[in-house]
Amino acid sequence: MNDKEKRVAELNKLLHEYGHAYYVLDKPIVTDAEYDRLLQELIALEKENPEFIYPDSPTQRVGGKPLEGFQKVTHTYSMLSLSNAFNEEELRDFDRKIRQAIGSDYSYVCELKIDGLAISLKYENGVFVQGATRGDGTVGEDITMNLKTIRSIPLRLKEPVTIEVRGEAYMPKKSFENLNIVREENGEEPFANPRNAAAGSLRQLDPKVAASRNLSTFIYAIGGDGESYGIDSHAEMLDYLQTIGFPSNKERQLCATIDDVLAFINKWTEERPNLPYEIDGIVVKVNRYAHQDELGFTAKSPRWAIAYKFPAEEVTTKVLDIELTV
Ligand SMILES: CC(C)(CNC(=O)c1ccc(Oc2ccccc2)cc1)c1ccc2c(N)nc(N)nc2n1
Repeated sequence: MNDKEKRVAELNKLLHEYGHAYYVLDKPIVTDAEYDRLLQELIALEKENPEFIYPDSPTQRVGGKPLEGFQKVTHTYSMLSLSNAFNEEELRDFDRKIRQAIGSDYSYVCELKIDGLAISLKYENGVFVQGATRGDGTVGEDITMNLKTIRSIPLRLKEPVTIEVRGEAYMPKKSFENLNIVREENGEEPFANPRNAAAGSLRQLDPKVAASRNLSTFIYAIGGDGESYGIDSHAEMLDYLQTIGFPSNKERQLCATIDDVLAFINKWTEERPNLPYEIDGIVVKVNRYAHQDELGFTAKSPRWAIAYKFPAEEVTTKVLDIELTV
């Protein structure tokens, strides 16, 4: 390897590490200025020597020309949906059914339900090769070009594994507010909520637009069963996904009983306004895969998971109160 090639390899390694620390772990190692200086150096070296461009170089995140349209993608494993619970009684029913089926020696994992767009990411030998929307659960749209622009999506994993993962793409609240200020200044229709803004951004045919929207992701499942990775619980799976380079939401918690689940839900019902992103509920999953296998699936969703949904925004009742007090 000549000196230039060595420097390109070194810059790829450094920028991958710095990018992961900043966008995935939310723990920057270098200043933005230092990161940009190194990125500009790599862009210049790649321009002089295109043969040195790595497919997963950070300079390759914002792809080429706009697409004509999106291709269809059939998911290797269908992206299942979650059944819903709207109150404590329905959650206790869910718990009762599980206890009847598998006895009482089980625990739950509770996760925040991010209010974004469900996505599926495919990696071959550790390299990001395809990303798609959920679609109808079986067939989605190929939005690889747009997903590559999301800095929290690793272009190369820390292990050369072939894996398909599921997660949520979302727009942080701050980015949503800033985007709508700009849209209103430009006389454009503001987005109604961050979820619509994220969906609208990922439906763009020009990746440069998606790249400008400051989207992020949390990964919460693998496609298919986890046993094939020698992992026997959902909590361990989330830790594994994190170690190989995926962003995993840190607010997850192991809950031994449904009362602990209810306490977690109460905590996040209070804390929700202070989160930097929107959530529309709490996902509750039986933790051990052996138990998940015993419980199985209905036609469209697992029997071992449920989404507790927060009540719809109370803004309507506030209006009602004002009318009533007049
Ligand atoms: C539980 C699951 C439905 C994902 N799981 C799957 O899609 C899935 C897919 C094949 C599986 O196993 C199979 C293996 C072989 C054949 C069929 C299924 C298991 C789970 C789900 C759905 C939405 C979620 C959400 N919005 N937020 C969080 N935090 N978690 C979520 N989890």
